[in-house]
Amino acid sequence: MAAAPPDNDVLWARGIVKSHHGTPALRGVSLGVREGEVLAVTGPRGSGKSTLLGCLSALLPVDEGEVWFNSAPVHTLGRAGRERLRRDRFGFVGSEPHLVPELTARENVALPLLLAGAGGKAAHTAADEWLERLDIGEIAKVRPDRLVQSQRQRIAVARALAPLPPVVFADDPTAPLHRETAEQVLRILTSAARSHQLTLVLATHDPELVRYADRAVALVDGRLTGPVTPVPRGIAAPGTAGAATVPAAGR
Ligand SMILES: Nc1ncnc2c1ncn2[C@@H]1O[C@H](COP(=O)(O)OP(=O)(O)OP(=O)(O)O)[C@@H](O)[C@H]1O
Repeated sequence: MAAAPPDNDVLWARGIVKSHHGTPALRGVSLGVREGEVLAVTGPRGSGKSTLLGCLSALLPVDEGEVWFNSAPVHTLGRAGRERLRRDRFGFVGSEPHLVPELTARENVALPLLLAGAGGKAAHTAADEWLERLDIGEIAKVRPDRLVQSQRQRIAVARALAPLPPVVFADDPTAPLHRETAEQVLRILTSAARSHQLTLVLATHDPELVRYADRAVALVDGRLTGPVTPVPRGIAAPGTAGAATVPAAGR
């Protein structure tokens, strides 16, 4: 009989195979993501990180294999079911912020809360709090085209976290940022996820950023290669005390 997903895995995947128009991107990936952990998925460009996040987050249907969220199957859902799951349960940060240009920073962050049914005052108050937490409270009334990339990316992080989704997927969220800003954004993203007990799945091609995660796995040519040891640097990232010995990736 097929194995059931472990209770403490918020996401669980077995044997995912996925191609894009005949190009294999994932060649049999099995992975569990524990509730409340920050999991880094690392690997070189083209190794399948975005595709894996897409399959885990119900953006992409798998060709073969299984994906489960909170012990419910995702791989059997149709397009509408996957869209509902993404809208109601998952948050996303990409490498480009994709903000609504006509809206201010505050309105961009409030938008998902309003769409989820929050009242205007509550949504805007929450948006202001998240912008403060991300150290950009002063630009709440400014539109994205007047802001620099790092400010826009912080707005995108605030927008993803504000509805407090159980799982946040971040696909190379620091790719367009300079090193120092990248580290700041990642520090804020991971510490906000930890303080609200959100699960964070973070794809990054930068092995140095793996030290912000509780656990890391590596993809090469669409296959998990096993645990990753974070590159040591002078400063320890918050909450990564045990990260030097990351547990095994696949199960
Ligand atoms: N929409 C697509 N159409 C065709 N091939 C694709 C598509 N998306 C991804 N691929 C291919 O699938 C493979 C995995 O790509 P993917 O984007 O998942 O890797 P990645 O590790 O996220 O790369 P990057 O770090 O550059 O974003 C690559 O060979 C890529 O060229």
